[in-house]
Amino acid sequence: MSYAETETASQPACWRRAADLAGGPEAVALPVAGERVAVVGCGTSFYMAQAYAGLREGSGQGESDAFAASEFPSGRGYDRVVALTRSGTTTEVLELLNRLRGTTRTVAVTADPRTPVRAAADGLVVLDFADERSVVQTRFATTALTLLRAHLGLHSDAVVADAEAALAEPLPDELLRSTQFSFLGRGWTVGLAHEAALKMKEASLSWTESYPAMEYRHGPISISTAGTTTWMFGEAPEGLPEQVRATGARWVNGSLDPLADLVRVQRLALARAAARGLDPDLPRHLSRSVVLDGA
Ligand SMILES: N[C@@H]1[C@@H](O)[C@H](O)[C@@H](COP(=O)(O)O)O[C@@H]1O
Repeated sequence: MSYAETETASQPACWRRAADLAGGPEAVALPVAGERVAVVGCGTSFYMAQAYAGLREGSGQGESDAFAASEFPSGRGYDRVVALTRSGTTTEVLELLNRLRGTTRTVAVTADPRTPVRAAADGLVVLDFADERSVVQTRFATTALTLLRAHLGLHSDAVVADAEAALAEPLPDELLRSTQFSFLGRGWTVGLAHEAALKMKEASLSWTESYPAMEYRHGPISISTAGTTTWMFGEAPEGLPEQVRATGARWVNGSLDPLADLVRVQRLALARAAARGLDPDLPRHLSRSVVLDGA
């Protein structure tokens, strides 16, 4: 079994631990209600940042923006910046945290506190039990999001049960054979849609795209055809399933919690990698974290 498969399968246990931490002293550096917050990361961590910002803003706990760490706008007055970084070594994240020192409170959520992020951030939340051997992130990302979701009071045991169901259910053959995937989300699930698309690319070299669901009708639907799959995270906009099915594409809209639905995509990505003879632990052109020369 690959590391990626083992790590994917361990998510329910990791989510339980993260939810327990959310109310404890480990989480004390996380934002409090009413603060204006920016959430940053790179790659998978950026997409989890988008999901967290969407959840926080949507629940009325304060203005929340998400940025790729390289695109953080200068001159904005945030009360706190939350950085997500599994490795604690990603150059853009460290550069940003160092730049904000002394002007903005920062906190990093990481799997490895022995890395430069410890010195760069004011506060640290350590999820070492969710660290991974894989290049492709699965359980660190979803565990970090579960911690943040629980800290907002938006996690329940039902989410973990849904993840267990997602790990147990058979994967339909049509999904293994699909030629192209479009992942859609609304609000916080837009980040999940982007992460689903990235996972399928990284692990299985599948052709994928992702959009806010209401944007799909504004052009992207033109490539929808028989053999393609459109996968919606969460509640679909009215009329969109019918419109997509009319193109001949397969419409997928699970009934599980959207974060558990992401576990289905992770499994699908690993199964498609296996079917293509790819090793998901050795993805093409990728490294575990990107550390730029001279940084
Ligand atoms: N290939 C990895 C990605 O899988 C990862 O999501 C990203 C962020 O890494 P980290 O969360 O360690 O900052 O770095 C690299 O690009």
